[in-house]
Amino acid sequence: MPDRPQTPLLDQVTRPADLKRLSDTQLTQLAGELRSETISAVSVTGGHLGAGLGVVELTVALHAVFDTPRDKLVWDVGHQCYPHKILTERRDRIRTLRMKDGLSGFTKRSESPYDPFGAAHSSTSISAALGFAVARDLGGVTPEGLGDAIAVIGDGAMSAGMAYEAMNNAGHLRKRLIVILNDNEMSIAQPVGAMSSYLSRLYAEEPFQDFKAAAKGAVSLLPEPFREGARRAKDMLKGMAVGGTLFEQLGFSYVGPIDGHDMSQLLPVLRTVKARATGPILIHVLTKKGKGYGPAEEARDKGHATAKFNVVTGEQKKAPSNAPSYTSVFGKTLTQLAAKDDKIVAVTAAMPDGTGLNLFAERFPSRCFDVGIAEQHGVTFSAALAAGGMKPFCTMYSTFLQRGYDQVVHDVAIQRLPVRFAIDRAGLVGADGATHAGAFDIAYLANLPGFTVMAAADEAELVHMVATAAAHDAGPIAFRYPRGEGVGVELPETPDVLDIGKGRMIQQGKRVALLSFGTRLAQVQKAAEALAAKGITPTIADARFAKPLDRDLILGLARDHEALITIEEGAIGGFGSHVAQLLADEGVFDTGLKFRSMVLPDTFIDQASPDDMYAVAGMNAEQIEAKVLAVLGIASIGEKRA
Ligand SMILES: Cc1ncc(C[n+]2csc(CCOP(=O)(O)OP(=O)(O)O)c2C)c(N)n1
Ligand SMILES: CC(=O)[C@@H](O)[C@H](O)COP(=O)(O)O
Ligand SMILES: [Mg+2]
Repeated sequence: MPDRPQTPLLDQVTRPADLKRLSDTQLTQLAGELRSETISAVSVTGGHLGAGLGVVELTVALHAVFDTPRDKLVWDVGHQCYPHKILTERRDRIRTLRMKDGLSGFTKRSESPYDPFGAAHSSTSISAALGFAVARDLGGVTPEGLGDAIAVIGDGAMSAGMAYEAMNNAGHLRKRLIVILNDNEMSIAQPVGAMSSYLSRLYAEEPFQDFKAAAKGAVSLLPEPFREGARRAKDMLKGMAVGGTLFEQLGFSYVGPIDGHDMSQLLPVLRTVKARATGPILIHVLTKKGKGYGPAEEARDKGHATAKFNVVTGEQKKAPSNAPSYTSVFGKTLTQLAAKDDKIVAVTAAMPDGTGLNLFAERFPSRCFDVGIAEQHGVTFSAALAAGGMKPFCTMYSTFLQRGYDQVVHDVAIQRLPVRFAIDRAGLVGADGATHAGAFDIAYLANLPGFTVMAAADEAELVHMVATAAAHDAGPIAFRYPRGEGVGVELPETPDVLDIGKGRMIQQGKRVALLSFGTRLAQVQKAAEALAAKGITPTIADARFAKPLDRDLILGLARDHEALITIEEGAIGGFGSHVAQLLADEGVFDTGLKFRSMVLPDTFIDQASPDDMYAVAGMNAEQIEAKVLAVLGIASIGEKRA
């Protein structure tokens, strides 16, 4: 098997304009080559494979028919955009996907004019495309011009309220807007919810409607030339139907369903829509996640995301590890606690595997709720579960919980409801980059009155924090932990319920105290080893709580040391800010304490390995060591600004 596939036609294509020279037959051949190139590229980078393979034909057809970048093509989530990147002047860098200094794994405005709107969080595409459509009609200006606005949104992303907010608005504004519903009957996991069942029914009852009936429906509302186009398309499109769907009730014309892997269906339908559409139109396209690559098609998640792999065998190359992941430690601990407490329930927003709740769901299916990509609903639903006497663990990635923030404030915090927030992917996550960084949760939770906020320093601490959250009925409580493996510490057989607002001393030293919140503790300890070789023994403490703070511990450290340095895997406004406020309130700064707070810098850090990202952030062991030396006045002049 050659390293790179033979791609004679693709080799002649650098940009979408090159597709205009190809016949429909050649476009079909090109799609095959594009699929091979996508598989080959992801085999050496890892990343999101299945979604891209499912839209290869759609990608070719859209770029062949529309005029990007003048026409604005907005991919929802953006995890399916690798074939799009290959066709839009980025093939030469496609094997740098998700790497340091490489291409982003999502669409990104700063990367290319062919990415008119960045994404990575789901269900934003219809809003964005509608914004472009309205800007166009109001005379807005962009360097590439403003033509059609096209959103490509998946069936999973259609479970989010935001998609309906956008359609509601679009149906009202009646602007020319094209929405392509890429329906592969998959989210990351099996799609859930009534909407998913509805979409399945739209094509399960084949033929959905015969064409005569359809002609009385939406097609008859379209201008005559479009009707002719639709009839022509119908001749080619066995099973195509247009009718009285929910989408039409919302003011869209509905076309479909059509086979998204058949260019002889895609091309005429897109050409007709481009030539004739007036208001908002939704084209329902059926695809297969992982299409054309056996190991992906057969995978439970249809190859949603993969490590680097062997193209021939499909075998993934994963680094061996002895430490369990934080996610699995969380899932197992919660499942064990739930066996003894039938009030414990769990909520995930379309991430059962990613959050470890799959373990819980297997054991307690009736107590685990996958609400779809609906973080806002998930939070309010959890709030009411708590009000109803249950103990909900609202389990979300830090970055996705951002979407439910008003619900956290309004429905949980103000009502002081004991929702337990299990916050996975805290801190910098690596290859998914800035959009997925769990940077803000400490700040946005610890500033809420009545919230308790914890961070686990290692996987044993996480076990204790799950138990602490389960036992805490006094109000909302959150605990955060990072992506990936723990440090390999022994796990406790019986979890402790921690004293709320009490940290722990790790090592007693002199002159400087390092107060860590979360898993930077390992780097702090590494820095301390290096400092010991230089004759400096710092005191090290694990704060455990950003709220309430351990006042005695912190004021003691301040009193007994020349310098105090806090460190956390979060943005400014979090733990360090709360410590600074306490020290200021207590007048400690007036006594001359040297205080430093190590937080994520005020920039969005691009994808790289987590270690590299933390190096950019200045938060690895060497940088902690340098900070200590600088604060004690031992550093060289160049480092003194620390
Ligand atoms: C707000 C938000 N929540 C969760 C996710 C995680 N996520 C990424 S892709 C995805 C599934 C999307 O399914 P679908 O839209 O059908 O696209 P497909 O992968 O099937 O092509 C999920 C849940 C996200 N990106 N954004
Ligand atoms: C596209 C998306 O949002 C998810 O697929 C995400 O990339 C998953 O991240 P993890 O790999 O950390 O579960
Ligand atoms: Mg899908």
